[in-house]
Amino acid sequence: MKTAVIIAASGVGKRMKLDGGLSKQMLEIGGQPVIWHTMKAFQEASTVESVYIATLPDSIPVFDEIAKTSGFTKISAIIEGGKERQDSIGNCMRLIEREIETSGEMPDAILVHDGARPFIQPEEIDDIARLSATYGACVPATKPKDTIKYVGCNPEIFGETLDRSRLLQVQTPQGFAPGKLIEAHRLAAEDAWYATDDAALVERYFPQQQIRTYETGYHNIKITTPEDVFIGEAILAGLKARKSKN
Ligand SMILES: Nc1ccn([C@@H]2O[C@H](COP(=O)(O)OP(=O)(O)OP(=O)(O)O)[C@@H](O)[C@H]2O)c(=O)n1
Ligand SMILES: C[C@](O)(CO)[C@H](O)COP(=O)(O)O
Repeated sequence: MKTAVIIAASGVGKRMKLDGGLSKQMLEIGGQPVIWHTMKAFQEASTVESVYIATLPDSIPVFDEIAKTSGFTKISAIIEGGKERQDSIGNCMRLIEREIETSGEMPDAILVHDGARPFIQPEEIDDIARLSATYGACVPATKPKDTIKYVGCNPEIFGETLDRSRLLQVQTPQGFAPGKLIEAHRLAAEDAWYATDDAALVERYFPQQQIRTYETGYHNIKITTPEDVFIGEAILAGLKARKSKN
């Protein structure tokens, strides 16, 4: 099975509140940068053939060096991202389309992942890739631990309470049949329609496509706010302990 992967790592990390323009992908957890953990997981996933990364211009040579020194041979390109996450993914998508045209070979699935989710495990990537190829779309998620409510027009006043048993918190890597994902991104760019995940594009342009859920553990967090770094250290220690037991 051959999966192409897009890693979106071109955000400015506003919510991380870092000084001096440091990228949050370069924050160290367990002695290695966030992006190193992410690259490693995809390198070790047996279904993954090629990885395309979008990042900020200053980070391109840094990521390149990390990939070379760590022997991450599946990385096909590290390119500049765009204004929004969706634009960064679109830039990588065009490279994949070009690769399909020149090779004449279609990958079995395309996975889209956040560079800022470093704790995804290779076997989870493989499961999601296989389910995406079989069913056309698969998205990882966890059950919310808190009660979730709407707010009203006045954000200081609550609206209704959602039925938690029917809610899932959505993560990445999100996997899709290549043709549908490419077309959904093309149509969204044409309409200048933006969403916060790729599944939303497929839902909009291919409403008949069912999207399979894949329940992960609570380890697949996105490093978003400063406390996530401390939580990340604990998650990493937990994952290491679990591996050494097995
Ligand atoms: N123009 C952008 C914006 C975001 N991302 C990536 O999309 C992922 C999820 O986004 P998020 O965690 O929101 O990262 P930032 O946009 O960097 O964070 P913030 O919203 O706090 O600025 C991250 O890996 C981020 O680098 C991207 O590739 N291109
Ligand atoms: C794609 C995502 O990680 C799913 O939870 C998330 O929507 C990205 O969100 P952000 O708007 O970039 O923070």
